[in-house]
Amino acid sequence: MGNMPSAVKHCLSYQQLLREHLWIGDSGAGSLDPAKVHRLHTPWESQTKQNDLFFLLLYFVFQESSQLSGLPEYVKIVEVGPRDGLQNEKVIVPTDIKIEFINKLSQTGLSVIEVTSFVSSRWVPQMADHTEVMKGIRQYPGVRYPVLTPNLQGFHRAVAAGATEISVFGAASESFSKKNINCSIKESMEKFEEVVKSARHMGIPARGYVSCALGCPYEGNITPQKVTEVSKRLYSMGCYEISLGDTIGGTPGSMKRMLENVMKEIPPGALAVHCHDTYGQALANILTALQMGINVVDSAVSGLGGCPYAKGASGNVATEDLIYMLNGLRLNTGVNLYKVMEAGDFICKAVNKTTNSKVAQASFNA
Ligand SMILES: CC(C)(COP(=O)([O-])OP(=O)([O-])OC[C@H]1O[C@@H](n2cnc3c(N)ncnc32)[C@H](O)[C@@H]1OP(=O)([O-])[O-])[C@@H](O)C(=O)NCCC(=O)NCCSC(=O)C[C@@](C)(O)CC(=O)[O-]
Repeated sequence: MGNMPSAVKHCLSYQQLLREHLWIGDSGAGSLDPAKVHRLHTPWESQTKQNDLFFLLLYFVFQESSQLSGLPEYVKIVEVGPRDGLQNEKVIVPTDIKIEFINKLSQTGLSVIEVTSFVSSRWVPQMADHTEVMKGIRQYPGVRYPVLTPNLQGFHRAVAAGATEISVFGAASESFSKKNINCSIKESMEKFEEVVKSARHMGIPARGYVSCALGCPYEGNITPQKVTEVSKRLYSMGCYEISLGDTIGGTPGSMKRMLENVMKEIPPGALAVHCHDTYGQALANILTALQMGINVVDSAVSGLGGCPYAKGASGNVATEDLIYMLNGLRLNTGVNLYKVMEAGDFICKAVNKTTNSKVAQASFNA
């Protein structure tokens, strides 16, 4: 609590902090539904507590707006829960559950939901129902539904299933590339060239991932120069956005060094960050990226996920925790936190898991 003014200190407790922060985001589409929040939180009873809360709010608004600079006004969240979140689940999630999950997410205000992968079912059995999922979801106006396509075979299947946006996924680590997609970085780029060329020909936007941007589970350190080289190649072939994946182990320091290097070649407006939370650094890494001009962030509801070929990597940053932080910073996302928590609750119950989102845990247990 460091340099907190004493006028504020006296009213601050852990519970108050949690409650106060949820309310900070109470503006427009990015806010919680107050009626429903009351179901989650005991209302403040005394006028004194309301006054305390008011000063606490003022304090945090002042703190956050005065101490952080360079932040964007709007942050686009790319929800990867149905794909990255579920791909590592050992028990196959029924297709109708996946479809209902995606339909729920579509009603939260999210503008991008990555729905599935057109990869080999021998490699990732959980994604074997990609065609049924793609065909089964209700596509809401204003929401985009990209899918992963590692090669032309996957691309053609995706298009046949109705996909209108795709992503290719490379890595800055040779070992990871071989483990994940069974080819070297160079070979992968050749395959991606074909995919992106075909996509562009058909007017289908292509996104590019670079895994291991802050380290590799097999090789350890990965240089920022290598990340830049791979990112530049994907960007030059026509990927409109490069999502830099902290597959495992990054920190704000390594995020800063990596981004400084990549931004020499690619404008921040064409970059996104994709942070797993294995070492509890995801939000700090994301905040660092936002301060450096990035305004697209990938996340997975309930903090689900992990790559089957990234040994030891845990889930993505939880969408709920990300929105909570962005609301607190007064950055607009257009996403309703409460509805995201509901979608998270739905999928956690369906896969019999406890949420990894600290915000959902705090809210539902309060
Ligand atoms: C890329 C392949 C297919 C290469 O796999 P391969 O075995 O090298 O492929 P191949 O070209 O030699 O073909 C072998 C067989 O696979 C089939 N095949 C070939 N391509 C496809 C396809 N697209 N869909 C379905 N089947 C396919 C092909 O038809 C053939 O079938 P067979 O004749 O033996 O019956 C395989 O390695 C694979 O599917 N890998 C996917 C791995 C994966 O999905 N990983 C998780 C996503 S990446 C991630 O999570 C990281 C990220 C993006 O989130 C960022 C981060 O966090 O770092």
